[in-house]
Amino acid sequence: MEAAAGLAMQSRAVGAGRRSGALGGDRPARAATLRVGGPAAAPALRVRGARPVAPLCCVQTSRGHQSLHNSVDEALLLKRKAEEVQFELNGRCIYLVGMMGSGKSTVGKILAEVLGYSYFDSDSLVEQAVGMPSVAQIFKVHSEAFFRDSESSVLRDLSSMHRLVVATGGGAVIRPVNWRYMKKGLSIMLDVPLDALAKRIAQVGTASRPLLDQPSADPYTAAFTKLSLLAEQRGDAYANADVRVSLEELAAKKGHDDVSQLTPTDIAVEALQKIKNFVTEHSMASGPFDDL
Ligand SMILES: Nc1ncnc2c1ncn2[C@@H]1O[C@H](COP(=O)(O)OP(=O)(O)O)[C@@H](O)[C@H]1O
Ligand SMILES: O=C(O)C1=C[C@@H](OP(=O)(O)O)[C@@H](O)[C@H](O)C1
Ligand SMILES: [Mg+2]
Repeated sequence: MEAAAGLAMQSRAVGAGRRSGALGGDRPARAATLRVGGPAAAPALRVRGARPVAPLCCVQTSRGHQSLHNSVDEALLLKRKAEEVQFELNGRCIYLVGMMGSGKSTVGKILAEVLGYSYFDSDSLVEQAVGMPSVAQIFKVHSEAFFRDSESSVLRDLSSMHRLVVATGGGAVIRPVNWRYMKKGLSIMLDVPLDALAKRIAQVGTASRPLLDQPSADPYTAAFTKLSLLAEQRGDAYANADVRVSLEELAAKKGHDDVSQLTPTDIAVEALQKIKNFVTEHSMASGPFDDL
């Protein structure tokens, strides 16, 4: 296989024993060591790819919550949805796509945890492959094109694996070749209204997102303007995703006035439901993933 030479993964149990966290799961937590071949200009590095996913109850959100779940009920619903979809998924990878700030990394960690998958953030893998501490620095020292080459290499390498949740960078969708890699798994687009994205970005700052990092007295408006432009340019590319999770539709369904009332867990539950619908419709359990 094309990527095999540059990549070796070993999953292993994290810590001394089995985890029994908020979800009451009784299965080993997984982590992975991944060897990712960088782009031509960057040497392949031995990297620690999958960060052990923190127990769900301890992940901090931008709203300062120590817990991602509003309640035990929410955590149980998440666990049930994951159980419903696990068989049909048949080990196929999940790729999260969507605009910057749409919650790919946040929701991706939850999905990995609850499905017993390893979690990867493609931005982090690019940083490790290139040997630089941030995407912002890669853009500055090299270029966006260099970053995109490395991003494609990372996605190519990941695409030969199974049982991964991959949070992609918001621009990964623009290269058709990346879709060739992501179509080996199942892709989910997190569709978040631009004003909610701009609010999140203004809250956390733009230092880690070079495409949005411009001095401005009004960070919200600056982010909103740039995000609007990118959304227009990328709309068709995001539409390639197998499944779309619309926060507006989900908020309406749950009787919320605003998408900001949705927790990352609400979104993960909806993503699992949509995955279930998709794999059921496409009969994937007995389809092209029998090779697993
Ligand atoms: N459902 C949510 N509600 C509020 N804030 C969120 C939600 N999901 C993510 N965030 C926050 O928004 C910011 C961007 O999220 P992140 O997961 O990094 O997005 P992405 O990886 O898509 O760029 C982070 O500060 C995160 O804590
Ligand atoms: O939309 C984009 O082009 C980018 C999104 C970023 O990832 P997040 O979507 O995780 O912020 C990161 O890959 C880079 O700054 C470029
Ligand atoms: Mg991210």
